[in-house]
Amino acid sequence: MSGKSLLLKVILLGDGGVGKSSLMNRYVTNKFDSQAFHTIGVEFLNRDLEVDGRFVTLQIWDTAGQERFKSLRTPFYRGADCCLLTFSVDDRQSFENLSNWQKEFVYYADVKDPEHFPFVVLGNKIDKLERQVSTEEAQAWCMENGNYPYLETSAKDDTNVAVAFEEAVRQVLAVEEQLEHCMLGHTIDLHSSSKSGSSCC
Ligand SMILES: Nc1nc2c(ncn2[C@@H]2O[C@H](COP(=O)(O)OP(=O)(O)OP(=O)(O)O)[C@@H](O)[C@H]2O)c(=O)[nH]1
Ligand SMILES: [Mg+2]
Repeated sequence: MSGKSLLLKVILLGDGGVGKSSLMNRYVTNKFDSQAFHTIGVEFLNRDLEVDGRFVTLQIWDTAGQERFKSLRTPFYRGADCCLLTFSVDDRQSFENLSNWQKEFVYYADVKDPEHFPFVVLGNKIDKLERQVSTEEAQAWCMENGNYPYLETSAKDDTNVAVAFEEAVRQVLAVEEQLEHCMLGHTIDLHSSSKSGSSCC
């Protein structure tokens, strides 16, 4: 793969059992284990990909969702470029816990500008028939809490898994682009004679 690769750290957060490890393993090894064990601390796997012409090495950090492992996972939040807030569509409590996960991440990752931090929300296990959270309800939560992208996935039948990780990269690149744009401090409107000197953010 030619061209310098950008290393991005993406972290998966969410209740125990929603499918974080399964999503990571499906994406990196294309395997699914119906008897997956609970994660105890954190694990990470790398995968190279190309998104919109940019070469990226994605370092995916998978965390233990169970409350008893909180002290083991929180030290690893710092330095994440994107956070995948994950719930399971057949587990209403995991959906209702999304804002706790977001707060936990912002606190322990010491996010300076939470308004502009790239979060992506994943509703996993959409292969299961008994849903407890509708697509509309999840989309509404994402809209109200930061206009976050929302994707519905299944690690079991490999629905939208690659798309979800690609979206995480796109969100980081979009924030980076916006920052670069703002660093310029000036927006030059090529279509009008006057030059607007205001910064854009
Ligand atoms: N039907 C279905 N089952 C899934 C899916 N993703 C994960 N599972 C199952 O759900 C259970 C929990 O999956 P994990 O990937 O271990 O969940 P986790 O979020 O990593 O859980 P913790 O490590 O405890 O935080 C396992 O039995 C998986 O096989 C999915 O998309 N569909
Ligand atoms: Mg796990």
